[in-house]
Amino acid sequence: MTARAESFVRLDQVTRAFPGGGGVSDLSITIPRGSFTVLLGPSGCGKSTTLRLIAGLETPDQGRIEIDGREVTALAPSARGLSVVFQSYALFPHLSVAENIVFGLKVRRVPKVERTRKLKEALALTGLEGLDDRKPAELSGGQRQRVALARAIVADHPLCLMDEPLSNLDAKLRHGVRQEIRALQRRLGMTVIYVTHDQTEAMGMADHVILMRAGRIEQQGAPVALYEEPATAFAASFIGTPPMTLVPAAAVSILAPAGYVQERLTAGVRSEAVRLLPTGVGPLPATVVASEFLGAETFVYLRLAGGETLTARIPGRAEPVPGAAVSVRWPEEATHWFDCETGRRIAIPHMAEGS
Ligand SMILES: Nc1ncnc2c1ncn2[C@@H]1O[C@H](COP(=O)(O)OP(=O)(O)OP(=O)(O)O)[C@@H](O)[C@H]1O
Repeated sequence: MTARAESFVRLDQVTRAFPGGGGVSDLSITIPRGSFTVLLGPSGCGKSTTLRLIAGLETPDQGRIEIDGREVTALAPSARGLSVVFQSYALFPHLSVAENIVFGLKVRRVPKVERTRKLKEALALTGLEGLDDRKPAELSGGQRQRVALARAIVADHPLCLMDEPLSNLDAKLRHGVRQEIRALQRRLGMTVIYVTHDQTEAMGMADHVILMRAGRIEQQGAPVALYEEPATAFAASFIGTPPMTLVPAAAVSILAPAGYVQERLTAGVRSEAVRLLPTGVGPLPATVVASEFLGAETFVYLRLAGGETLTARIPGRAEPVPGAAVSVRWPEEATHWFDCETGRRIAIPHMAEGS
């Protein structure tokens, strides 16, 4: 691995506004060659618009887009050297698996011998051998998705854009196909830009996550950076299962830092940092609302004295009774602080041990 990966896709201050509102504003993104980048965010935040701008299916009002060192801002999609995998798969129902996969190659007049070789390779890579004569209607959702992937693979483009490619699959299948896509991307050295609103998918697949909100970038970085150091309260509450608990600083005033106006702070804590203790032992009294046993761990839903809710994630089994009085504690350094108004993270130096 090189210390500094080469930039492959670059968006420089790209804006696309739609007449009825929406779109994206002032996006600056650098995507390294061979990386797996996920565009993540809630519905309507501009993920698909960003992907469509890179694909050339939308034109920016302002800004510049580069792929592989070449400006493509005004180029047609076909001239950008990329493939796109959509949520709908976009397969031709009357064509067989094999015909669907090589359709683009035929249009480009790639010779038959070459087409056959690439088809064989793509069928093997996607585990579709033996299904080449079937029609899309005779395949499962997961298999259809693999045909769409195989079609992207035979195109041999170094950049592949994927828009919610797994959203039509059930949870179990999604997990398997997720791993397959990632393994394939690594093996082929492709640069992938992948859109999802599912933060688990993003965290599990991405080298780099771009979290979007209302047409802008909220935070970008490695999954671990977004998890451990969310830049805003929004990022904190969007990422993690369960997401970070956020409460007004006054609810945990015993932990609040000196020298700050408490009313202006929001406190956040990840559920795995919360320790559940007998009543009176921890600094914060709480009541058990419910618990959820998940096998390896138990989520315990709690209510603090002021009515705020908090989740504790306890390894293995925990059997607190709903309604039971308990107390909670978490390490001082596990508290994240955010400005109430701007939502931005505030770096607060930790107090010395024991003070
Ligand atoms: N062609 C269009 N014309 C008008 N408005 C549009 C158009 N495309 C997108 N928008 C608006 O721009 C905003 C962003 O849409 P976009 O599809 O990029 O969001 P998204 O994050 O991909 O959402 P989802 O996860 O629901 O697909 C939305 O408010 C949407 O209504």
